[in-house]
Amino acid sequence: MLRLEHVTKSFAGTRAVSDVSLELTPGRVLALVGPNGAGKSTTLRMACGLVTPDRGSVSFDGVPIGSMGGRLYRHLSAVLEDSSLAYMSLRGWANLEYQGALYGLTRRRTRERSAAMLDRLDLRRHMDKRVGDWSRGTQQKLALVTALLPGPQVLLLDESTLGLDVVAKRDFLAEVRRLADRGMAVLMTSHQSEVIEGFADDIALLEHGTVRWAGDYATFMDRFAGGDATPGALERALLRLFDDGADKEERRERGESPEREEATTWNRGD
Ligand SMILES: Nc1ncnc2c1ncn2[C@@H]1O[C@H](COP(=O)(O)OP(=O)(O)OP(=O)(O)O)[C@@H](O)[C@H]1O
Repeated sequence: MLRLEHVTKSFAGTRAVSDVSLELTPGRVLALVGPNGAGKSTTLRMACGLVTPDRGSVSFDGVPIGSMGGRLYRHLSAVLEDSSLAYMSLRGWANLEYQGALYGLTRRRTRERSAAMLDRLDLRRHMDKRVGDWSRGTQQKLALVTALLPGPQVLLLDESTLGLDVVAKRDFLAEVRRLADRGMAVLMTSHQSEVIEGFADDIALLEHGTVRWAGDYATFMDRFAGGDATPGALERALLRLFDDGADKEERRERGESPEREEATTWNRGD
């Protein structure tokens, strides 16, 4: 499975990600959360080979992804923020079939593989129209269908439900859940805490490029939300964690030290 070990990346001397280690698990959704600039997208881009770490390694089933070439993309797909691979002047079908051909699929095979998903995501009625005329959310759903054409074991999603209406978001997430339930490993970033709440199986908190905490969602909620399971609990916990001022104030009120807990490394048994 996909494993990041001690990855570090700087841009022009500025450290974006520092010594991050994460491992994806088949059948589980890992959500990367953290404030703006925490290094979530950079981590995700290293996970799919778009950014090469300065230090550390990314491997799939023990093989460094850098040595896998195009083979990697039979195992791993990504839907990245604002980077739908669609050709805007082409119709939906032409886009899908072109992408299918890149994976060595015939037109017929591409249509067979995507058929059920196009129905579940309510995309079929758009497929004869130019993608450039589609709404952003509809384009995003096509990006998901396209990403899944090769039948990957790993799916990376970077803010991929941003801008989707409630129905599109529900359908998109239901599809991702369905895939995870069938064994796919998913790594997602999202600032929409309502998307992660009740959806992610695991959570990793990134701050200033490092993993502050990682483990399963229920443990996270016990530890940082005091077991609060009411709607919005995740957002409240994240506010306390990332709004330094508010956090210190609350701690003082509770008579605790205003300093926050030290970072811990990824530990699935945590
Ligand atoms: N290509 C790049 N060139 C220069 N700096 C970059 C580049 N990509 C990211 N950075 C910097 O690295 C840091 C981490 O950025 P990154 O996009 O990974 O954070 P993020 O957690 O995804 O943020 P956001 O929530 O705002 O999307 C930021 O300081 C950002 O400015």
